[in-house]
Amino acid sequence: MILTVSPNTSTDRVYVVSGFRPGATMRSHLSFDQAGGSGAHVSGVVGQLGGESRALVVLGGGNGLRWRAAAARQGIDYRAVEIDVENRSSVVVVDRQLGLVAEIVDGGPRLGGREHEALLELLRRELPAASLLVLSGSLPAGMPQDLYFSAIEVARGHGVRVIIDAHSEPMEAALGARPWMVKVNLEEFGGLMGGYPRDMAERVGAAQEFAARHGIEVLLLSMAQEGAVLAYGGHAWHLPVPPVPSHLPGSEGINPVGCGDAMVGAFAWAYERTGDVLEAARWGVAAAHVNLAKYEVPSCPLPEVEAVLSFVETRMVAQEEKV
Ligand SMILES: Nc1ncnc2c1ncn2[C@@H]1O[C@H](COP(=O)(O)OP(=O)(O)OP(=O)(O)O)[C@@H](O)[C@H]1O
Ligand SMILES: O=P(O)(O)OC[C@@]1(O)O[C@H](CO)[C@@H](O)[C@@H]1O
Repeated sequence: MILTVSPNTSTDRVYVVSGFRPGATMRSHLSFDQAGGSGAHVSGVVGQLGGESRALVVLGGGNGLRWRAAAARQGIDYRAVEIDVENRSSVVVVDRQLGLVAEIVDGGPRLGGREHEALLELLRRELPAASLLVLSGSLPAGMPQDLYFSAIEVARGHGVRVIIDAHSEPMEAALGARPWMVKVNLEEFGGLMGGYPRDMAERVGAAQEFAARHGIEVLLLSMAQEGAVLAYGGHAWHLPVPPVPSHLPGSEGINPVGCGDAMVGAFAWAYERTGDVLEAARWGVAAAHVNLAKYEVPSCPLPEVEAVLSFVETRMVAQEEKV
């Protein structure tokens, strides 16, 4: 079972419009809630691919009720820490012709040590049944920023590998506990490195150097339309975006929201089944590609991801660790 944690759980409201114009009044064709927070998305992906997952979330108020309804509709299994204020609610606007127009990410409630302890306690209860732990997204303001560091230590005590996809202070703190795998996007990676690697050669070198410096076994650097770099076992690969349109039949536009979560979810699911890191990275790229073409996040039906998988190439770009 793949366990995920979303400390800053978000009830995401999606509006689908046509012909978005700033300053105009527009009517949406379609609007719906989805069970957000990156970890919840990851759990959703694992479930869509046929795996077992449970999301640990933080819920409160009317937004919490809407999140629960969305999770039930999306088939996401979860356990919640209850709070007496609203969990956050973000807004996603997708234009039918343009693709994603905007995502307004809510900061969320101010929480503290009580919720931090409650989440770690919930984690201790759930870890015995887990094969992998995924820690994703921001932490609510006020919560100790070392939550992910502590979670990795707790997971290590249970012999459970950790994948982390976070940014800023929580990610920096977590690196000290040596997570098994780190997934970062280019912007986050630039922030952690204190500078942005410009071309593929620099990115590969930086990814390998970063993994070696922090004792990380697997580093997956996602680069939007440029695909991903995987650094693992002293080698590195580039996995370009598959040369098939993400506008497959049934496509609804371009919506990059949650593509990183689709990548992490499919990676975790495939790694749990095969124990093969390179193969898991291929599944990750395929799932992100499928998700890109849908309004609803996550959207990774197994037959569609399998169809794209055969187009995902792995190109070895470095054979020696550059340290
Ligand atoms: N515009 C795009 N065109 C093609 N592929 C894309 C695009 N955006 C995302 N992808 C695919 O999704 C993967 C993850 O995207 P990205 O690097 O933006 O991650 P992310 O910032 O973590 O995403 P998010 O935070 O929205 O979940 C990419 O490696 C790529 O395979
Ligand atoms: O503020 P965070 O936690 O970094 O991410 C915010 C967020 O955009 O991430 C998810 C998409 O990945 C959404 O559910 C949510 O609104």
